[in-house]
Amino acid sequence: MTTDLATVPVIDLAAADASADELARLRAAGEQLGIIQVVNHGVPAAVIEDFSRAVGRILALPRAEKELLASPTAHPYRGWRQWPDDYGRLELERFSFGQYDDPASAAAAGVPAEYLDIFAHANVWPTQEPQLRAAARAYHDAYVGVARRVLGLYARALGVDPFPLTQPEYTTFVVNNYPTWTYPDPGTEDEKLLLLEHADDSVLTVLHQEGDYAGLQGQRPDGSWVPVPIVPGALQVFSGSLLTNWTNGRLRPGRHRVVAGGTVTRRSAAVFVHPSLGSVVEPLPAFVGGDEPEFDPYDVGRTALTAVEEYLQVFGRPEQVAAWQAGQPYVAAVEEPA
Ligand SMILES: O=C(O)CCC(=O)C(=O)O
Ligand SMILES: [Fe+2]
Repeated sequence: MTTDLATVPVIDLAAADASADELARLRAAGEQLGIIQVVNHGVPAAVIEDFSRAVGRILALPRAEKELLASPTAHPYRGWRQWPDDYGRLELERFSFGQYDDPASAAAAGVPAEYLDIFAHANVWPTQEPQLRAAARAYHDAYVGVARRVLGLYARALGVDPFPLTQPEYTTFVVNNYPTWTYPDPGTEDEKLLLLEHADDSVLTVLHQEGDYAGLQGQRPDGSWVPVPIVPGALQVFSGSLLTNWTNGRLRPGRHRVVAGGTVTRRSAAVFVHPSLGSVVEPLPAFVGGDEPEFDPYDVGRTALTAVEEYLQVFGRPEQVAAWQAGQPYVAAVEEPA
């Protein structure tokens, strides 16, 4: 079966539980695109709305107030951040949450001692929004549930044993807030990218997008781009590079990017789901057969332990690296919008 790649397939999860046709559509989407929208996913609308409202109020604060919500130790994956594009203009704001508030909570959840340092940098919980913490927890947990369910369906669709998604899953969690495009139209989408093309390094990423245009795009096998339109109530599920690794390439990583547009701020909130810290992902026998595996083993905990240093080495600005080394907050300069 091939899917019509004119748009991203919308999969009804309740139907996929019961219908071979829906499962076949899921399999085709996983093999060809690695990006689906899911409906009938069972996440209560209130869980999404409560989190969206609380985080939306934070992102709507004046910039000077948001600057106080940056990680006090310049951790790139905690609290509020912003960064400029090549012209110094605001490209993206992010609010990121660590999975656990501190090493003790991680230990209590079953994280092995050698990985507790990953949680040594505190989350930022804004006092302006006391509901945010509980709302983020409920949102996160619901999306991990969706990831488990979709992963189970992919295994069924392929006729293999359940994937070894060991628990507690290691997750990362970010909210992306994209500015509207207020500059002259450059004529091509390639010059209006707010998030460059990439695949996530998760098994699956589950997200929810809000806005009034199809800013998110997925890449077809021929390299062209297919829009991921706003479908009310739908969640988006990307296959990450770890699912591709497990399946030795059978399931594609969903490559995606975000193009500017719209008349209101576009927002997405994504939970990236990995197997537990301590697990190693490598091609599973069911997908390798007698061949050589095509992917190297991926150590989830090692990668997480070194993620910040690796990130800063590639993307860090000198002042940002200095702030991180000094354990001080960092806020990237952007030009104030006209
Ligand atoms: O904003 C989106 O829809 C995609 C976000 C994304 O790709 C990411 O945070 O990795
Ligand atoms: Fe992504």
